[in-house]
Amino acid sequence: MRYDFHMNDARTAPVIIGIAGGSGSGKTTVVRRLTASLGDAKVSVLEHDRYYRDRSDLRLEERAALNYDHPDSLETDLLVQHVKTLRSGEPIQAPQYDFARHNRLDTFDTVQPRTAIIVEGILIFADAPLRALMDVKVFVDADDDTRFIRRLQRDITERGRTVQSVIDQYLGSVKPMHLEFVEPSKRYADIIVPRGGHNDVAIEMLLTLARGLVARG
Ligand SMILES: Nc1ncnc2c1ncn2[C@@H]1O[C@H](COP(=O)(O)OP(=O)(O)O)[C@@H](O)[C@H]1O
Ligand SMILES: Nc1ccn([C@@H]2O[C@H](COP(=O)(O)O)[C@@H](O)[C@H]2O)c(=O)n1
Repeated sequence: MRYDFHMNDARTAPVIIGIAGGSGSGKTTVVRRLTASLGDAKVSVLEHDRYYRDRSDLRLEERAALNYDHPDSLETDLLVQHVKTLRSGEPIQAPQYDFARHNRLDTFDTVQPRTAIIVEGILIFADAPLRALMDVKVFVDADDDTRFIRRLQRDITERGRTVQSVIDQYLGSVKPMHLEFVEPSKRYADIIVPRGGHNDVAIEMLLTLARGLVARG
């Protein structure tokens, strides 16, 4: 089978795979399965979450009250530049982000250029220049109540939140921004994975596609 997308047959550049979907939809789970299937040595992952803007100008309480689900909360230009750098075969210094403090850390992770570059995040299809870099666009879908329950559990155990703060943030910004920006961006997907990260049939098809693309790299 031949996959054309918008790339050249004589590909030397890495294949760039975008994994989008609402918060708690199962994106990280899909990325883990892709990485396990292709092999760590062949895959670099860039999370859009790393690129939340540095807001050291604000106090912690002020930062906690910001809307983190609007595209302007992220430094997407820098992510675009980093994807281009990786595509050209050079490593990048990816920012690290602290969800408990709502701010960038002073430290970075070196990300190496590899055969496949996975870009993951809720808003990666909402940005045209970023979208244009992707060879394959996957949207991981899940019911809103399922996503909310997963987020509640995760934000309390991993991101230092209270039940009330998760509810307030969900109703105040996560849900309205999801409806305004994330859900409409699904139209750009090449593949939609229903029922989140544990949909074995859909994920197996995605893994077969990805292995084929990487083998040609
Ligand atoms: N289909 C599923 N059924 C049950 N739990 C799931 C499913 N997909 C993901 N999860 C769990 O839900 C949580 C959120 O998934 P994750 O992949 O981190 O979402 P995202 O990266 O989109 O926010 C994780 O604890 C994960 O193990
Ligand atoms: N300081 C921050 C920054 C982001 N968030 C939330 O993270 C969500 C995206 O991450 P997923 O792993 O869930 O895709 C997004 O919905 C932001 O609300 C935050 O809570 N605090």
